[in-house]
Amino acid sequence: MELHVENLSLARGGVPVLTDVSFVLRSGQALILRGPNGSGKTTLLRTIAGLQPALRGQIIGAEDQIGYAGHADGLKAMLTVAENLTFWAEVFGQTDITAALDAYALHPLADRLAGTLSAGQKRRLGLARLLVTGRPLWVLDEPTVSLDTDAVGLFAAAVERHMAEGGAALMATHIDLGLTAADVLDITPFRAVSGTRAGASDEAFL
Ligand SMILES: Nc1ncnc2c1ncn2[C@@H]1O[C@H](COP(=O)(O)OP(=O)(O)OP(=O)(O)O)[C@@H](O)[C@H]1O
Repeated sequence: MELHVENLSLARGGVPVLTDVSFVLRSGQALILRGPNGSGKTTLLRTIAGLQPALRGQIIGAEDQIGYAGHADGLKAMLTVAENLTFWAEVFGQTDITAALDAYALHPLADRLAGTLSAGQKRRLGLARLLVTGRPLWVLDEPTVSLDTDAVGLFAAAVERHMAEGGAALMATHIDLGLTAADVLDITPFRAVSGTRAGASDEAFL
């Protein structure tokens, strides 16, 4: 697995956000995006995950490689925890959900409807979903939001295992996860100068 981001320029709501971002992410590596609120971390992750187009530049090596976990949990409220994982496993041609349940201590919640989980429990399930995708490149936007200290530890351990197995992770996070092979990319120098023009929203519902 090797992701090449080359001279990527991005906009949100029609307003330029980042200009000429370049980096390479390889198997066994984690790259943590840093930058102030509104600097473009989510926009960059969404673009790499294929959720929005870039203005310019290239993304090489992302196709069929990415498991994405964004701000929205994307869970099916009327399915149980186990059913949610099974559903996603089938979508990605996998069968075993045991490792995902193990990694996020979800066995006691396996038969609970996802819609009845707490925010942190939903987040654990959302992150566990990555493990049933079989995808090598995890793209994660603020993955630790709502997680307690123990769950942050479970997440960090899951990322470490994923990297040890040849996976990679690209994530925006404000907290230090203590990962052994993590690099940091500060996106501040790539911020576009867009003046004061108000942009339109690019979402149907805000
Ligand atoms: N749906 C949207 N429509 C229009 N503009 C948006 C939308 N979402 C974000 N923006 C704007 O795009 C710019 C980049 O936002 P983005 O969410 O990528 O930043 P971020 O670095 O992830 O911020 P944070 O640390 O607060 O999560 C900001 O100026 C933001 O106000």
